[in-house]
Amino acid sequence: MARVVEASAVARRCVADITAERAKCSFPQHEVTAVLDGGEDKTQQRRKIEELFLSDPEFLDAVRPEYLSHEDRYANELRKACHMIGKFNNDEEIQQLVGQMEGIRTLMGSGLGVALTKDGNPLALHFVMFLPAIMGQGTVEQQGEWMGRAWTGEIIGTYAQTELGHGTFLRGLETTATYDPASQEFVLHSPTITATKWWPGGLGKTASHAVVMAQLYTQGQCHGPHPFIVQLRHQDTHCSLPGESHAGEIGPRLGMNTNDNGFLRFTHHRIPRTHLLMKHSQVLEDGTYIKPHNNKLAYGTMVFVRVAICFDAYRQLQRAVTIATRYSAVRRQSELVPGQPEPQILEYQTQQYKLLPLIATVFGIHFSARSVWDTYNEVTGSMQEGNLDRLPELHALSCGLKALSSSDAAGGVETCRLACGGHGYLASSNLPRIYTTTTAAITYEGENTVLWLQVARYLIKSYREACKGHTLRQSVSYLTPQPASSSASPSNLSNHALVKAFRRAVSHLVAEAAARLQKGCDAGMIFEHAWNSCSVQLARCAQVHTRYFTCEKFLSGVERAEVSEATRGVLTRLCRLYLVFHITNNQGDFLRSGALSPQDMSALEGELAALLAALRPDAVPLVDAFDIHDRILDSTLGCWDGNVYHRMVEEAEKSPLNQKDVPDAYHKYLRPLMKANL
Ligand SMILES: CC(C)(COP(=O)(O)OP(=O)(O)OC[C@H]1O[C@@H](n2cnc3c(N)ncnc32)[C@H](O)[C@@H]1OP(=O)(O)O)[C@@H](O)C(=O)NCCC(=O)NCCSC(=O)CCCC(=O)O
Ligand SMILES: Cc1cc2nc3c(=O)[nH]c(=O)nc-3n(C[C@H](O)[C@H](O)[C@H](O)COP(=O)(O)OP(=O)(O)OC[C@H]3O[C@@H](n4cnc5c(N)ncnc54)[C@H](O)[C@@H]3O)c2cc1C
Repeated sequence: MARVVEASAVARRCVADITAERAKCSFPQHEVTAVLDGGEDKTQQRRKIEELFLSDPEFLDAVRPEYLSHEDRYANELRKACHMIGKFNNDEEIQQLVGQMEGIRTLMGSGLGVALTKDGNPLALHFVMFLPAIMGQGTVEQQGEWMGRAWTGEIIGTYAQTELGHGTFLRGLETTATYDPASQEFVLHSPTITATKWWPGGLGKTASHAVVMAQLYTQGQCHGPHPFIVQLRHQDTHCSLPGESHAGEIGPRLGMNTNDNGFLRFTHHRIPRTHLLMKHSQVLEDGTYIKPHNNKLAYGTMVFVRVAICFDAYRQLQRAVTIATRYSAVRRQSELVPGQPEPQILEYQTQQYKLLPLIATVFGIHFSARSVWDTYNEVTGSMQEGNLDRLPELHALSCGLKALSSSDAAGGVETCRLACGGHGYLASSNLPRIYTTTTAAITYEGENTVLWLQVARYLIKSYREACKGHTLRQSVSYLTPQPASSSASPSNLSNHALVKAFRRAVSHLVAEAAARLQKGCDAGMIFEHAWNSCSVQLARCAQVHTRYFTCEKFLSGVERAEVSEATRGVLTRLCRLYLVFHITNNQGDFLRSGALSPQDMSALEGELAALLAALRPDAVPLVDAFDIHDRILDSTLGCWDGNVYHRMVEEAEKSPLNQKDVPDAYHKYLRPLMKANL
């Protein structure tokens, strides 16, 4: 009885701590929620959808996935994923709310979708890549043939590109698709062990079909990687098609273990000619190859997914920083002043420095991802009319923001875990799962270093064009060499002056890298070796350029937001923190370029401390404004009511090991050891 009384006193204290935080809020929270959702109507719509799904008992888990076997975990997530699609297909209210076709994909990738299928969704690749690949790479007739069946779930697909031997280097793929004009078929073949497709999500046991990227051979010539639709499993029995293709799962991974990432090998597997997705390039019946307008159009599906990943990164970071911030308001530890009560750990400036810049990062990614998404729509719109001019810019932007958002989010989630001390290491905090999901995005869809180097390639090319007097695209127009008079230090440190300082720092870095590259070439190195010898510096140019892009979008997003002055106030403080945090962390770039002086740096460091103190009272209100349902957070540490310790104990009691006082393993192993000498 005494224990219960004491426990409820602890609960009351936790709840009181978090309630007191909410009283400090300086802004109308619904406005921030609406900014992030894209409007108050969108907030209402999202909440309604969440309610419809979360109130459905089918989405409840009988036990934590961690306690299930590998196979049962897969079955459990597949059950929920299929129920999700079934619910969408059969419920008109949900269809209207979620929006037609486009909606289910958004739903699966949303915070809700991620929370319903906890450890990876076996159907994710079907929606995230298989359907977009058919839409982006198929002719109208091909879309007619495959899309309807794919939307209803009659066929389930994946995107099989990566092989055991090659993921990054697409031109190195070994799977061949050789056209046979006699039968009007392509023959798919995996000539070596390293040609085995390896990694595609859902390929192991779920997918009946795949878009397979293979080297297209016709009339004795190789035309590079192209997408083909391949049936992998029998339409009625779901059995592998005997002999010609062999698929399976690749085994346990760091996370996302219910995505059944798979392998696939072909032995002279024949598919009809019309299964080559022919929107951009065609093979005629006699084997004649018709070239695309741009030979990188076959990579289009990846451009779309890279943009989508920025939104995933944003949602995962939002969840993690909500958990860590709420926990930091409830957790009390150590003494700030000897003899005084233990403070909330959020009182420590170092803790604020861990969390507040991450709250700001959520907004930074939000505004820049929205901007890249708009560019994606504009560029793909003009591509429909045959204008490919802006494709390189879109490629560079999508690579840069995918790399920046995934590395910021993964680093941020890890910081959140550390900010929760030991308890952040518990599965029930949900931080380990959020981390393993988020860090995967650094690797998939283009490994980040490789993507940074693609951005650098665009920067150097643009810089060289600017030096020749050519006009540059908007996102890199600042690389145009400026007259010496415009290079004085800023007269003030306004937000706009800091963004300008970023521009100058990147221009300087790019000019230096370009000069070093040229020096290598002048010394007789072939361009590629000179490039490799500068690539650490080149990757750095890409990172700082993309950071500049996020700073600019953050600032313009805050300035343009239709909100009250109180909301603009807190958003401006966050934007300021974002700028000051990144500048003070990368002082060398700003000092070397003369964009800022050592005195400016001292002033900004002083301001950093003041910003942390100014934002501290709004920390919990800000994460509350992310408006994430407790079931979507799925964390003992991050729950809305702050009742942390009770939930942790309750979760621990559920461990299968706690169902018996003495486990069977004691009798089998421990007892013989302990009694050996008796
Ligand atoms: C690194 C590159 C880009 C290199 O390609 P390359 O053919 O060797 O090109 P290069 O000779 O270096 O020339 C580069 C040139 O190609 C252009 N380019 C490259 N990619 C694109 C594109 N997507 N759109 C438009 N243009 C593109 C670049 O702008 C360069 O143009 P330039 O020569 O400078 O004019 C490519 O190999 C690549 O994209 N690799 C990454 C592989 C990847 O992303 N795989 C994803 C597999 S699917 C997956 O992971 C799904 C996970 C999803 C989930 O689980 O949710
Ligand atoms: C969880 C998960 C899900 C995935 N899902 C899919 C899927 O559905 N479909 C699919 O087709 N694939 C999928 N993949 C594969 C993924 O796209 C590749 O793993 C990724 O593109 C990286 O390629 P890689 O594994 O060959 O790495 P590598 O290229 O071998 O990278 C290893 C190291 O080499 C470096 N490196 C390589 N090339 C260069 C270069 N040119 N310059 C400088 N450094 C370089 C990299 O930076 C890295 O440090 C998935 C992967 C994961 C982890």
